[in-house]
Amino acid sequence: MDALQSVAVLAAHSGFLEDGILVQDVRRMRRRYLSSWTFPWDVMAVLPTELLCLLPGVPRVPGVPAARANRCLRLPRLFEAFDRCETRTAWPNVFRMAKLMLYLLLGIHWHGCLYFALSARLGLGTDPWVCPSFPRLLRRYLHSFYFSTLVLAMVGDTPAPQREEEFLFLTAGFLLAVLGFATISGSISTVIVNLSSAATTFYPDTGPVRRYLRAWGVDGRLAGRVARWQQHLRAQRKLPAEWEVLQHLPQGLRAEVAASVHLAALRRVGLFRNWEHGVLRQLVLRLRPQVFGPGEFVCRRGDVGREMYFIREGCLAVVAEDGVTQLALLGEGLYFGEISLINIKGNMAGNRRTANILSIGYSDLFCLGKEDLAEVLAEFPCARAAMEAKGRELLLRMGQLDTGAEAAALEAEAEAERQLQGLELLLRDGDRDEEGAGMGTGQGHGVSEP
Ligand SMILES: Nc1ncnc2c1ncn2[C@@H]1O[C@@H]2COP(=O)(O)O[C@H]2[C@H]1O
Repeated sequence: MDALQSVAVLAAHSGFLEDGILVQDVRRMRRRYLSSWTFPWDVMAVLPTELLCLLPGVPRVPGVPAARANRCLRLPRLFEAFDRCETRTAWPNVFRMAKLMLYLLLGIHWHGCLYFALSARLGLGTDPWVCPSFPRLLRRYLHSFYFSTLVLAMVGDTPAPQREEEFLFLTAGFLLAVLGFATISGSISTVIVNLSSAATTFYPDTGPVRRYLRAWGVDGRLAGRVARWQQHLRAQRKLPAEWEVLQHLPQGLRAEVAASVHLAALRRVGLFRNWEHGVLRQLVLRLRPQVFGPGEFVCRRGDVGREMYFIREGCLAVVAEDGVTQLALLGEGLYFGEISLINIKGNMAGNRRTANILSIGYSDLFCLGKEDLAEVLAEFPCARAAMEAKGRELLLRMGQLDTGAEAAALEAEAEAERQLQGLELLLRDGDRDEEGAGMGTGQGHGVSEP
């Protein structure tokens, strides 16, 4: 172990940042490390000082642990390594618990060593309290470790102390145990709180909703539906608040993460199939995941449309006014709710929903707001045209398209376009005349000026 440590000191060390760039070139890392203050510190930590015990006149075995005290100079590096592991590991709470156990064992070990040292000083086996004089070293160590475990776990089932040193040692041990016990129970409760807060970050806390429903006397069937919906989110690992979890990441990184998670699902939506990767990355951050339960209406006919939906998973039905008759089924990769948002010419419903949409089972949807949709479509006229064509066809089928109004709107649009072109021509002619007149005046200046 010591040899390994020495090699680690002489070998290259961790990379460093230069102008924000991580340098991992071994030669530069080594040069930087050798000129840093940590190098002499590390060298002191690995010096084989225990060899001093081989000198004549120096106590052998009892002196060795003290002579190795310089190894403690590596403690800051150990804590640094712990910190790095804790931020990197996928199981931070398991890591924290393991670290706690390590501290616990180390504390008992050191206390046991002190007990043994005191026993050796007072005389092994000279009274029932001190360590007996077992012939084997391992047995002596195990006895010391057991004794310290009893003291530090506050079991207190140890032989009564006989001498002043023993009273003092035991009292100090009990005081240490009280302190350690408080620290350990504090750390364990932090780990438990972290576990439950991690769960509530991802999923809504069911407690307040349940209490709210009970307080307002909401009927059992409805409360059951809410409970089943919450259960579904957890069981299927659906994260309704995922953007809140990622909100502290910089915009670009957040887009990368969101894209890597959802891009495959977005590509299954027919409309997006041929869109560029970069555009989908921008779009994915505007989408809000939503989960609807069985028998829930996503939108109702006549409501004002504020968002549209892309089906990521699940099956929905377009249902008639009776709420039962299914007019059409919508499945994975399809979208709906766009007609009331995109101003189709001749749409008699205006900005109101043209149909009831019912979730048959659990439906996992991406929801896109009206403004976000407008921005995306402004960049992609082809997508707009495809959406308008599909919407027009549906309106026509539903008898909600006023073809007269559509023709009039198209005519008005064409007329406006013609007028715009005329104006542009006039402006261009005017500019050309001005340029010609300017050149003429310039020449005149050149000739007539004395
Ligand atoms: N017959 C149908 N088949 C498929 N989708 C429909 C049908 N009728 C209406 N829709 C969709 O249901 C949506 C209801 O809200 P919108 O009117 O905004 O947009 C509508 C369409 O996207």
